[in-house]
Amino acid sequence: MRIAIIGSGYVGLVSGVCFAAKGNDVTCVDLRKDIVAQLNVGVPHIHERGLPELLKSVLASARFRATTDVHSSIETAEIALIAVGTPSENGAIDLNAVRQCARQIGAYLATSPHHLSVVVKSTVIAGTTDTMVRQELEHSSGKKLGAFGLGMNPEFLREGEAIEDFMEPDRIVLGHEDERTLVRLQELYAPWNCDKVRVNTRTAEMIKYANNAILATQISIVNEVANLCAAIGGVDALDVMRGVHLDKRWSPITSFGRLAPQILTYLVPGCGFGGSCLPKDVQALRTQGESLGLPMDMLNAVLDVNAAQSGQIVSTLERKFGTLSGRRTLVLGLSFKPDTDDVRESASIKIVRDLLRAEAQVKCYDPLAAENFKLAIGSAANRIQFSSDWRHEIEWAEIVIIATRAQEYGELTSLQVAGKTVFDARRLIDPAAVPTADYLTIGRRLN
Ligand SMILES: NC(=O)c1ccc[n+]([C@@H]2O[C@H](COP(=O)([O-])OP(=O)(O)OC[C@H]3O[C@@H](n4cnc5c(N)ncnc54)[C@H](O)[C@@H]3O)[C@@H](O)[C@H]2O)c1
Ligand SMILES: O=c1ccn([C@@H]2O[C@H](COP(=O)(O)OP(=O)(O)O[C@H]3O[C@H](CO)[C@@H](O)[C@H](O)[C@H]3O)[C@@H](O)[C@H]2O)c(=O)[nH]1
Repeated sequence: MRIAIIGSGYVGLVSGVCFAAKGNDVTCVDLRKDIVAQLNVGVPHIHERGLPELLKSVLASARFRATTDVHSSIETAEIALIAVGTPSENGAIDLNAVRQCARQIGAYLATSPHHLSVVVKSTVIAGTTDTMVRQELEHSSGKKLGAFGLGMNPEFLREGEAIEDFMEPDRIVLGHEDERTLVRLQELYAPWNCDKVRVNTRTAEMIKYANNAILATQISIVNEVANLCAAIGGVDALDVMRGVHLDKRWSPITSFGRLAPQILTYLVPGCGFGGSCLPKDVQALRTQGESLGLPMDMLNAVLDVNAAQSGQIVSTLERKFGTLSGRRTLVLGLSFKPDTDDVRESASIKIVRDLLRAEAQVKCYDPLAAENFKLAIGSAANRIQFSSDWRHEIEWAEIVIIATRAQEYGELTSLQVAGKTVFDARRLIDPAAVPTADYLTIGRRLN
């Protein structure tokens, strides 16, 4: 099938190369000429495991190309997917990029007889596709729904695991306002063997928000329980979560068996959720609810708990040291999660700012994310040293903070951290492996 994808970021580009790898003919569009030029020579502008190889392979097969021109991309397409950003604006989402895409597609449809299905993949609040997007398309094309198709196909991939998630999703949601679009979406996703949920577009939009809001709620309740465990003493929140995860309702036994509770990867006590999705999406859902006169108490609490959680690190260290002024502190991990260069809403930004406010000396390690981190914290970057070798910096540090679950930090040895304070803000390492260090973490009381 011929498809156009407008917006070539984490979602648009990953979807584009994966659809091409499944045999479709894909044109990815982006406003930014530099991104388009790079993609056409096989160099992705974002970091995702497996993406450079897949991009090169689909370029070589001539099933993938990038352009800045929306019109040429949709001329022969059956589906145009809109995958532009929907950033947060005062708690709501900024729909300008989606609106602009709908107008550009509508302008093309005004003079073309060809039937195109326009499908929103960006995360948009319930009621966006069947009102705003539909109206913009009808207005700028002078045609009614039916002369073109309309759908909403939310994306559930996680950064850092985007290719795997896209290729092996838990489910695919096929939101549609007309039968022809549903048929096209079913054909596009025919090679995927998973549950497919056929619903109207506002249900599709709400499934995406409910999913992220419930994930965020779980993270905040686990962190609140963890803080309580630390305050009570003698109870470790990680052991608590291992016990909780054994409940079949949390970790259903799959055909692969049940995940061993020792290797918990989700709902681990930590320093809070970040990224471009959970914070933005929870805020947008809260704002939508409040605009409809609902109190939205749960989501308010989820955001409040999360906003306070990263503060646990510096407040715990200050309880231990009295003052952090001049203390040599090494922060391991700057992105919002491992294996990505994305620092949007990363807890490390707040942790580093807290450390600088407390006048600690700060060195940071995360070569993949360092450049984006510098941009995110602005002039404060001048007060930090960025290192390309954390093993080398350990000797310098009095305090080591593990801020993401990158597996390499799990290699920290007892010898390296002897006499130092290790704050494991992600419950990555086994304290028994570093008996020579003063081990601090979330969800366990200070000794
Ligand atoms: N990042 C994720 O993990 C993820 C996962 C699921 C859903 N989403 C949602 O998908 C959407 C896209 O997210 P993202 O992370 O890929 O964003 P992104 O910022 O990485 O990429 C968006 C791209 O769209 C381009 N763009 C903006 N306006 C354009 C226009 N009018 N025409 C052409 N290109 C345009 C930008 O230049 C940018 O390259 C958002 O709604 C987001 O909430 C993101
Ligand atoms: O037990 C946990 C799990 C995650 N996190 C944090 O939560 C954030 C988000 O993590 P994750 O959900 O793994 O990454 P994202 O790439 O942001 O993916 C989320 O947001 C995407 C965009 O909407 C969705 O597509 C995904 O399904 C959804 O998981 C990160 O800061 C994590 O460190 C925790 O604090 N504790």
